[in-house]
Amino acid sequence: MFSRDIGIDLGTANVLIHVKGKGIVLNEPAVVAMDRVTGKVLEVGESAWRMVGRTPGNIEAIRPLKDGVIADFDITEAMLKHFINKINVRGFLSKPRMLICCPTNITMVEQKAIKEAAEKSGGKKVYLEEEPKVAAIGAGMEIFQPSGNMVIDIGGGTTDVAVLSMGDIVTAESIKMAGDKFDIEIMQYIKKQYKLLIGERTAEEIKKNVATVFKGARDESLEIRGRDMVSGLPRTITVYSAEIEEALHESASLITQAARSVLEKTPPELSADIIDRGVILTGGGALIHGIDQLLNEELKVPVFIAEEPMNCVATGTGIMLENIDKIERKRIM
Ligand SMILES: Nc1ncnc2c1ncn2[C@@H]1O[C@H](COP(=O)(O)OP(=O)(O)OP(=O)(O)O)[C@@H](O)[C@H]1O
Repeated sequence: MFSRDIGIDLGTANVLIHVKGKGIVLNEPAVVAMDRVTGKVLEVGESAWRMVGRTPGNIEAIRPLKDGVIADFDITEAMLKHFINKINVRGFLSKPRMLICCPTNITMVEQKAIKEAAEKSGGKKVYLEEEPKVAAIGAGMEIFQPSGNMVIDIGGGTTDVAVLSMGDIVTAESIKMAGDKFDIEIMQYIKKQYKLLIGERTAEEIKKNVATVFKGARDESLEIRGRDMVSGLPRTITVYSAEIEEALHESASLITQAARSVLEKTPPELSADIIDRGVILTGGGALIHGIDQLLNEELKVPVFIAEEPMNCVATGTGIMLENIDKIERKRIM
């Protein structure tokens, strides 16, 4: 029995695993629940995510990746091992080759840390690929042609903006501002405005169901519960789209600024292609309401959200795995 090659979208918010020939077989939150005293890993993924904000004193729910890079090496390794064991692809004869996606501007030390964690988790050979490139491939863009393609991958921890041509990145920028920062902005706004403390899960619920980043584009409301900062008691309030749009305004404009600065550095011929083809948005953060309208208004180019934006990177690793032997030969040469 031979093992299969696997592609991993090692994200700040979610980990997705694509097995060659099978498709996406795992999609779980990048969360680990640990016993603070013994340091033992108690739960990983979905079950650990359910504990976020609800753990007793001795249990801690940790996200081992922060801003798209490994914040805690040992916990990342434990998490990867758990997921790889769960999908059961290790054959009797050989370990799987792994293709892992990472943000564009991580340091050599960070790259080494990711590679080591994957090798210790059972990878025979580990390849790293830049996230926006794989996201573009997963979104169906023809990046191997001599023409300009622009992708904006908005994840949990990082937003990667890239212009690609002939299979490579021409200009790119990666900022540590993405979906999770929106949650933090919402928590801070509710705290300041209503003197109410809410958890990150509630903030995410507001982001998904009420928020917009384009003024006047959404008109929803939601009843939420939290702890009153003055009385210390539980309290219910109603939040509205318009106020959340204001709270997210600055963070959203950081994304448009990054996109603008990449466009400004793009050679004119490729810019012309982007006007024709438009910009593709990938990653879970692309699902925030109004982001396509905002970018369209700011960049003056057509903007499209990819189909199943959260799966683009994992799908892209699948497409790249089909060519992994070619990549291997090229690297040896
Ligand atoms: N419907 C939605 N509306 C707004 N945001 C959403 C929605 N669904 C998911 N998200 C956000 O998408 C983010 C996760 O996206 P994704 O899984 O692509 O990130 P990641 O790959 O783990 O992160 P990174 O690329 O930064 O490492 C989270 O912040 C999540 O709250």
